[in-house]
Amino acid sequence: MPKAKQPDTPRPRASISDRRMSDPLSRALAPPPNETVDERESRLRAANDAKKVSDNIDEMLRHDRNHRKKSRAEVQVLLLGQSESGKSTCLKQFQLLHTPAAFHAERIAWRAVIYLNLVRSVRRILDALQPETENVDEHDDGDSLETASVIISSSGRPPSAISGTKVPNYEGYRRQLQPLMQLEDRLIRLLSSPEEDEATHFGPWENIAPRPYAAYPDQGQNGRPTPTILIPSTKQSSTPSPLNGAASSSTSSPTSSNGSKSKEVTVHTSTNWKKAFSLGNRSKSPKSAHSGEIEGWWEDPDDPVHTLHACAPYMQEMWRDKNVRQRLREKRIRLEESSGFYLDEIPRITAKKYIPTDADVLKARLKTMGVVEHTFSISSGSNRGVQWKIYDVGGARNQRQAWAPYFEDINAIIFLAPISAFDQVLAEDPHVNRVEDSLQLWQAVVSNKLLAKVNIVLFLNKCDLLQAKLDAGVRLNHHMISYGDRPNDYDSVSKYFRNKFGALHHAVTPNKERELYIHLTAVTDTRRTATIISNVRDIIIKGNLKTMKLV
Ligand SMILES: Nc1nc2c(ncn2[C@@H]2O[C@H](COP(=O)(O)OP(=O)(O)OP(=O)(O)O)[C@@H](O)[C@H]2O)c(=O)[nH]1
Ligand SMILES: [Mg+2]
Repeated sequence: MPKAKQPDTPRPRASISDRRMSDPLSRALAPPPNETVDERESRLRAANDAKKVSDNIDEMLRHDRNHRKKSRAEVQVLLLGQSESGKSTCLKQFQLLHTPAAFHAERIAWRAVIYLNLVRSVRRILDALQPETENVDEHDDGDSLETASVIISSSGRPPSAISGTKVPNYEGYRRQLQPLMQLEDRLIRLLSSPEEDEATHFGPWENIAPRPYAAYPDQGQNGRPTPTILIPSTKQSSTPSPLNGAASSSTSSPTSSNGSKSKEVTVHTSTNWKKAFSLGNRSKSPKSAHSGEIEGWWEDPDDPVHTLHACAPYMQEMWRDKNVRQRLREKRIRLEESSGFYLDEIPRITAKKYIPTDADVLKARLKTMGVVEHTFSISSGSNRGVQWKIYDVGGARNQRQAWAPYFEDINAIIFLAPISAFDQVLAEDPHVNRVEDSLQLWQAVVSNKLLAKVNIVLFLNKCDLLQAKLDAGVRLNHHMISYGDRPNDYDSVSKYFRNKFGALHHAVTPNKERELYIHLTAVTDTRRTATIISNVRDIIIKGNLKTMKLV
């Protein structure tokens, strides 16, 4: 059948046609003048196919460009681990290393937290000194100060409080240190802004109505919801999955008999507590305070330092009192090992012109709620100015449901497991050993398929406390039967934990190729941690590039 002739296309106006025909490219691309319908169809099909190929190439180039951009310009790291594992402290070390000026500028604001940590240690002692009839249950409040000092027996249960040493000066201490109890309330109010009512709780959890995560309207960065608290409404202790936040507090009322509040202080990440601890118009930078060029906060009669300064001799006397120490020993309270311990430095901390040192800030304890994002520009080797986003999450059980939304985009996880906690229990559930919880959490993270390609670095943390504990004769095999009769020294114990966490990763990882990097750390130690952070930085960047198949 003869091919039908292509009808002539309407002729453009002479001037345009003339212009087209004078353009050699247009002339070359123009359909042949005698093109049939079939020829036209085949030409258009070919053009269409060519366009698809071209679009695919464009898409691939775009994808590649994005990957390059992402791998070169942004690294996202998630800090994970149970509460008090050292995540926020690790973040502080990153800040100290990469944005030291900003870190130092904030030192003054940390006074509030340090003062509060100190006052809480004092209250903890006063509670422990109360005559037995008035005494509160040892596990009343789920406060870190308590859990850090509890020794669990081989049955996994804490021994009951032992009554014993009388402290004759008890009433005197209580009277003289009463102003500190009022100061505690004030510091808590200063740290939590008034509108943060739902985010900062110091009273009994069960008195606060639960609010589902989804009910919070605010959106955080990257469109992720700003995670906040999910308060359990029941007192029953459930056995939750290590990654879900449904665990309930099994504690009874956290209000101790002297009326003070004993829940650990938490400040929601959206609270600008650093600003909230305003020093009024007299706020001064640390530098000017040191040089004495301008008047300081100590001239403000309302500054908390005056109460602390006035109470300092009584605090000192109580802390040095042999009967007090004996009483704490009997109750198996080891404040020295607990978070935010400053009792050995009362004169320095309560001095009127006290400015927290780097070490003080690293030691300060403030529980994280929600997710804190920090951005750094980090240069490493040939990689200049890579943007690092580090997410610090709350590690308590009721915070863990906030982790998952961050799994999708991250490049690396630094997981912190405090191995000194082998003889401690969770604040959220006094029936769960803290290392046991860390292992469960670790297993949940390293077996997660969403995280199969994510680089993982494990910090076996609080090695300084582990060493001190083992040196003091605390035996690992009393708490972890599987340790058997191996030597109870630091090298053997740390090797045991290294192998245990490593083997678990090997057994459950969905990615057998993944290399695991394990470090024995004490993240409060700046010098050691700086070296480790540099190594980790290089490992993450290298691993990240490998994942992107760029090296
Ligand atoms: N001695 C010692 N103390 C540490 C170490 N790491 C952290 N700490 C202290 O332990 C306490 C808890 O550390 P954080 O960094 O607040 O713990 P976290 O993991 O952020 O806890 P959440 O915010 O509750 O999830 C702080 O007072 C730290 O100073 C360590 O390696 N050695
Ligand atoms: Mg934290």
